Amino acid sequence: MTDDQHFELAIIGTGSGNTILTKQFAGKKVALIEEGTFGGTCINVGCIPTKMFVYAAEVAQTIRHSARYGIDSSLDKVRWTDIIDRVFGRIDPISVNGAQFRSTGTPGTTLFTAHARFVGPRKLALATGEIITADQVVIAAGSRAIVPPEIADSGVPFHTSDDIMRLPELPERLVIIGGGYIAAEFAHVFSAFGVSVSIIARGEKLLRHLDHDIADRFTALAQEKWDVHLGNTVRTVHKVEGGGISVELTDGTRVDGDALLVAVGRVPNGDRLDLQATGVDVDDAGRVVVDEYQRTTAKGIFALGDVCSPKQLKHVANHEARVVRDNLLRDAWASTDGLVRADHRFIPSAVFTDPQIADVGMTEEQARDAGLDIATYVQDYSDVAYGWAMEDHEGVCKVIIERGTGKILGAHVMGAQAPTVIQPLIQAMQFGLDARSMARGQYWIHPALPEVVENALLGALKH
Ligand SMILES: Cc1cc2nc3c(=O)[nH]c(=O)nc-3n(C[C@H](O)[C@H](O)[C@H](O)COP(=O)(O)OP(=O)(O)OC[C@H]3O[C@@H](n4cnc5c(N)ncnc54)[C@H](O)[C@@H]3O)c2cc1C
Ligand SMILES: NC(=O)c1ccc[n+]([C@@H]2O[C@H](COP(=O)([O-])OP(=O)(O)OC[C@H]3O[C@@H](n4cnc5c(N)ncnc54)[C@H](O)[C@@H]3O)[C@@H](O)[C@H]2O)c1
Repeated sequence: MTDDQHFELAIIGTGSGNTILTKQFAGKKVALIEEGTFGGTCINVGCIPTKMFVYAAEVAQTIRHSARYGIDSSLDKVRWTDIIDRVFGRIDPISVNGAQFRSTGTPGTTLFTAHARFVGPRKLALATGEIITADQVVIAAGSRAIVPPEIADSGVPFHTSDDIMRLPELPERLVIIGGGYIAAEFAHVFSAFGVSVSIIARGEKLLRHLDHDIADRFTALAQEKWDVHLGNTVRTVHKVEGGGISVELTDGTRVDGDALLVAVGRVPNGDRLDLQATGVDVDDAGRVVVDEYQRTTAKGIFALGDVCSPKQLKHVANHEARVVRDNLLRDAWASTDGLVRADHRFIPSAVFTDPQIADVGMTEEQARDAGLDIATYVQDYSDVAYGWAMEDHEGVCKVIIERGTGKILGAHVMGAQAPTVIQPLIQAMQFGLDARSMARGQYWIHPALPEVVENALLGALKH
């Protein structure tokens, strides 16, 4: 039996949770608790390594497509293990150094390496047997990959985004279950490296959370290069004698491969925290319920990131961490005066697939469902000068504006550098710049790619 240890602040999770501990917390007695790899999802198994693989994939694709610019080249070899070493040779030390810094470099902070769960109001039991109490607690416990029981219980080896990037060798054929972000990004990466990719998705299109124009076009492009099975899911999975796996779909189709990636969404980790012991409510989707100040339903307990957010994105978790950091320094349950509000109005996202995709604001359907009088315009990359330079025949920028006011309601870009191209539209929406002011109130560098945005806005204004 150990004595309870008391802290001013306890943080569960070292992803975005770790970023709370800036110098304003120097000298405070803080417990930082992590059951997995220090640094959480983004740095270790999420955004950062995936985009390092995506960049390598784009280099491979540039070589493959060079002939269209009059340059002949051939892709000699993809050195998979060297790619892994480049990525994780840079990333793994960041986690190790981060853990060491929190263990020894920040006086007042104690790093606990253990699973935590609540056993009372702001009282945590660690898997090590230690008991921690705290004046304030932050739940920053993230989410984990969902593995449907028909796969988990099949005895067939499978991968999730947690381990697919460290496969010992490239498979010849990869079967991906799911049709969302992770499926689209890894389909791009592996196919660019020469792997034959099959995708099995439940919906009638890929990336169906997107505006229909983008999802339809992306699905059509994906069908040209990958073996795509839509409106279907897994009935059974089994090992094939001599190696490999075979997936039988609900319509009887059989899809064979050498490796299986499961990418059917991520579930918030609140279900592993015994939240009822501390009075923190979760909603029907398993997300910790928070208000606009990131306060949970239990006094003194905040939450941030994937554990509570419908948008499981790192920039959202980072924003919420900044809100929590400020509100922790106030008496947040005494009065809301002076508390910082989270701003979830214009959350952009990007899928780093081929072509890249980025979006912000409403889809056309959402704007119509909201009864808004709208004008939309789809501007092809191929009709602006930089699109000619790139020989682009796929890229589009779609904008949705409100007639009369010119308010920009939504923007959807698919094509080269989409996450960069969309950024001025995010800024315009955030700061209330209307379409006409944005299009004509500034210079657009000629002949740069953002002219696709300028022309999309002008097109929508004419409709
Ligand atoms: C493959 C992949 C690619 C992605 N790419 C992007 C991208 O390009 N852009 C983007 O914006 N987002 C991306 N995301 C999403 C992004 O990674 C997450 O939204 C973000 O990292 C969530 O941060 P978090 O702090 O909420 O959780 P995490 O970073 O997951 O941190 C939670 C931590 O809590 C720990 N923990 C959980 N429960 C307990 C417990 N009971 N006790 C102790 N410790 C616990 C976990 O081990 C984990 O380390 C990607 C995700 C994946 C999986
Ligand atoms: N670039 C980025 O920002 C990025 C990249 C990767 C992941 N993420 C985050 O991680 C989250 C999880 O990614 P994800 O791709 O796992 O989830 P997702 O929610 O994006 O997509 C899941 C997909 O799987 C399908 N599906 C669900 N159950 C299925 C089943 N049994 N059989 C076949 N298909 C099924 C769904 O219809 C959906 O298309 C994303 O929602 C996103 O928030 C972000």
